[in-house]
Amino acid sequence: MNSQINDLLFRLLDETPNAFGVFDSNNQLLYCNANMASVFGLSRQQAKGLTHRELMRNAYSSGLGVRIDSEDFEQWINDVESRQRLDPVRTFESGLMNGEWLKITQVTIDNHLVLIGTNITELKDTEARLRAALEELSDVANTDVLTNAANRRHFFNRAGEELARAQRYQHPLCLMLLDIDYFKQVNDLFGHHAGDQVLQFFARFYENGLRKIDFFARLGGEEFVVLLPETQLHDAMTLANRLRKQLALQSIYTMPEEQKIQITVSTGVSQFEGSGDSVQTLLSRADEALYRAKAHGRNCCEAAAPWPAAG
Ligand SMILES: Nc1nc2c(ncn2[C@@H]2O[C@H](COP(=O)(O)OP(=O)(O)OP(=O)(O)O)[C@@H](O)[C@H]2O)c(=O)[nH]1
Repeated sequence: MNSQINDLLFRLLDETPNAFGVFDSNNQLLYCNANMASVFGLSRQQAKGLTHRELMRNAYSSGLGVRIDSEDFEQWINDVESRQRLDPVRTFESGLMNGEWLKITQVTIDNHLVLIGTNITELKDTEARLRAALEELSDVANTDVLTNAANRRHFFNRAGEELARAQRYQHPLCLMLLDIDYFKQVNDLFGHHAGDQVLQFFARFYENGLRKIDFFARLGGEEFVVLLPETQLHDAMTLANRLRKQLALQSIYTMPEEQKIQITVSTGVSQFEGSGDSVQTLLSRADEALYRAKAHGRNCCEAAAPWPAAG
């Protein structure tokens, strides 16, 4: 009866998709199923009687088995084996050299070490696909569809972070609010499709003219914003004027009509004034300066008054 059950159990272990092995108190392999032997790149007959270390070394030198995070195999195996029997049950995930993943459970019973490896490659692949999809979703949620620039939502998240950093380290931070002049006329004269291409050109033009640490976003319509970390108001104004003048010299040719369009921009610039200032107050001071720029005839830059307003 007992031997019949033993027989059934061994046959069952050979049928299971899991890898299964038993080592004695000297870490010598007493039994393994075919799946466990194949992890080490051996047949069952070849594997039997070898120690855990010999099996691992054999796999390592044939470029098989688990991926190890060390240049020094002997030191790595010493480290692994010193922890192997510390707890009665240990579970961890291991990547294999062939790209597969195993969840390994080590159980110590009566000085014997039982290893059970469950193939979790599909789970890992699904996990990676899910992570990539989430990243893509986050990109979509943060990107303006027309211009590919960061959108309003992304701007507010980033502005909050930059403001906190400026506050904590007492670093300068400026904000540039940009509004294309007479944009309605572009749509009216050349059509909405041409207007869209002008917005795309404008976004590319500013993104190319800024530093890597600056942050450009489309707030909506023909209104854009730039965060300028580590920048004093005077330098932000110099930059704003340089880009404004360069933009006025550009000719935008629409497709497929090849109509030539020229645009100008009005800019309001505010700077972070310390505690009590917020994204909203920075924006509204830049907006007030932008309003003055428009009132002064457009195609110009105005700096916001200090905050709290003097007097
Ligand atoms: N083509 C296109 N037009 C847009 C888009 N979003 C907003 N607009 C247009 O942008 C125009 C903005 O017009 P206004 O707010 O009157 O401003 P403006 O003509 O630029 O005048 P000023 O700002 O005062 O110089 C409107 O005609 C909107 O329809 C867009 O995604 N594509």
